[in-house]
Amino acid sequence: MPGLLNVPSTPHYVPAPPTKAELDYADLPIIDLGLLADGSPEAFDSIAKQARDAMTEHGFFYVINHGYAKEQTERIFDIADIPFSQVSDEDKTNTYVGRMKQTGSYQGYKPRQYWHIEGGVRDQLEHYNINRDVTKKPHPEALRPFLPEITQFAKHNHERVLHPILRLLAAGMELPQETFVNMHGFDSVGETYVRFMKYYPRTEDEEMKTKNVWLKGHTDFGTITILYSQPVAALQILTKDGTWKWVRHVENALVINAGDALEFLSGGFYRATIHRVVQPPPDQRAYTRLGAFYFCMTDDNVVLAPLLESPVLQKVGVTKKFDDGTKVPTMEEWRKGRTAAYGQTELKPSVNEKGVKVEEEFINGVLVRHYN
Ligand SMILES: O=C(O)CCC(=O)C(=O)O
Ligand SMILES: [Fe+2]
Repeated sequence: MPGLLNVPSTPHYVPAPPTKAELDYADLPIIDLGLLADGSPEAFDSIAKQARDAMTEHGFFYVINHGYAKEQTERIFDIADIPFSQVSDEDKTNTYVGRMKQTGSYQGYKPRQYWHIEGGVRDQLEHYNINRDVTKKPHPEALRPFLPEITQFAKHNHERVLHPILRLLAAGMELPQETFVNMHGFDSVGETYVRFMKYYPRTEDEEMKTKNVWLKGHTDFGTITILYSQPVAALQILTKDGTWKWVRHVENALVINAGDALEFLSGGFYRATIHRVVQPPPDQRAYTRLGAFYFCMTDDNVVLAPLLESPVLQKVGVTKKFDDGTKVPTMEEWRKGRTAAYGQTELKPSVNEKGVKVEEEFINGVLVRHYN
């Protein structure tokens, strides 16, 4: 691999070719982080405005020029496939399985078929989750030679992607630039983690019973999710007008979205947008779909209350998430509640304000909805 000397070898993961299908794509803004490189305050202000508008309007945007060349990103996908293609089922479902329900923490495997989707059908996707401090848990033997690169990947995401975005988003609320950065220490106690994820094609029967939904509509529970764009079209976002739109693959771009914790801290100013994963278009249906992510959360002890000192919030007002009298959860309480419950609890059917069918559960006194 050019530019990557002295790294252990592993088979190259060849993803599906991009789809030729004409899909109803969301029109998401592109933020060029490379423009921040010269440190000019004018450039910063103009990009901060773009990021603010993107996050308030869509809750999703692309990032380009994030500091990883195409070969580096491809190498991450090669590594991402190792936990799925080079580890035994026994190790996946036993030795290195994640204890999400018991611990409320994503570390280790989420085995295939762990979640109930619909009509008795279970999921066909597996993930392997790695805390940014890779020493927290033992890892399957096949992955061990690659841990230094995974650490580098986590650090890169944290310092070169997450922190710059958090500075832009703080500026968008007219808060001191380091406000959110100070809540996201790389070395603090917290859960921010790397996820590798692989989806497998499903049977016709499974597709029919779930109406082609592979992963139900949800919000992410952290602050920011960083998704490495990959070619298999399947991710959709629920737009403000209530329609699902596809997320287009942009080569070597990142797809960034806000989660619950950022929505809470920003008093609803930044939106945790609902998204889901559905069956890919016909020309990509025979392929697996491999993903690489960095799920970001604040440090565990941060209370997820709106930052009322923001002059912007004082102008636009706060969308209340927690009833008066309800204790506002910390990041640790919120992530544990959501992680333990996800795909495991009995959900109650309901309809939302727009008459759309949803399923509901309460976590820490807050209504969480799942969309199909
Ligand atoms: O696979 C994807 O594109 C999105 C997955 C996702 O939304 C999640 O893991 O929270
Ligand atoms: Fe998600």
